[in-house]
Amino acid sequence: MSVKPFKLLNWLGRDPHGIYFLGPEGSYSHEVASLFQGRPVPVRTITEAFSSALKGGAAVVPVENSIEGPVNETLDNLFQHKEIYVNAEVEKEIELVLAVNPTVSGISQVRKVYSHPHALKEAAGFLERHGLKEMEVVESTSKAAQTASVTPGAAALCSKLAAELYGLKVLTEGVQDHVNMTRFFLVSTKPSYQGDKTTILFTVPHRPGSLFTALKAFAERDVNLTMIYSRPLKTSPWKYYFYLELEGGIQDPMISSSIEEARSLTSELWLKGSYPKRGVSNP
Ligand SMILES: O=C(O)C(=O)C[C@]1(C(=O)O)C=C[C@@H](O)C=C1
Repeated sequence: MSVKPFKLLNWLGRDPHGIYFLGPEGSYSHEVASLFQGRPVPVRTITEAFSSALKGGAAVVPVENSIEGPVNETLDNLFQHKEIYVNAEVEKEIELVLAVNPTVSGISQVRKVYSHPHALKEAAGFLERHGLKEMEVVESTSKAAQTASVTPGAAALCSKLAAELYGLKVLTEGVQDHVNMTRFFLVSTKPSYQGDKTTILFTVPHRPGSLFTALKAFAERDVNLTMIYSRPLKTSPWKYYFYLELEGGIQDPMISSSIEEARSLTSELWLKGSYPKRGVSNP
């Protein structure tokens, strides 16, 4: 049996619900879910991964890509489900391949390319250079591989692993336009307060300087912010919540005091947890 790098989260291995991931088998989310102790369980969407984890177990979800930016569905689910916390972060190198249905013998014969919207953006330059204009968005890169395997003339942008799993022929490896990294979270209903990074969500009053005032709590203590995004509240037009990640864990008094001060300066603030950060590259 292979050694699981996150075996310290050993409650996962005993949880009968398993670890939900964006399926089918062979997605990048699946590769990350396999790093944890516990049984990986495929679901159709990121939102379904969250709603499954609400009932027990955990979910592995993509949160940000270095080329395409944040995964809005993940940020919005973290905001919607206040009882879901971040337990771990995994940064993974994403190596995309162009893999084809066995009926295709060369790139000029490809009629349509299937993939996840993020992956299509991550290899946009490659697709353009090869005149691959016909594209179809599907739920994940592994779904793309599965679809291409039963569609003559089709190709998928997916991992080498997914190409093998669904019997596709790899035409070109490393088709991403730049160094391509995606960060994933392991989330569950179990709060976690130890680690190298912390995620918070907050809203601020709609008046000049309110975001600036909230962020001063971090600047004054030299706390390094690593990601900040605003997303629509949806329930109220042109109002937003802020998603923020910072370096350091809540076990550090400097971090906890900056968050407590920010709490007093915002309308509402939710601590989504402190968690360990880990990097993995392709085998
Ligand atoms: O489709 C997959 O394989 C996923 O795990 C999703 C996802 C993403 O949402 O960013 C993960 C990594 C890649 O960046 C492309 C797609």
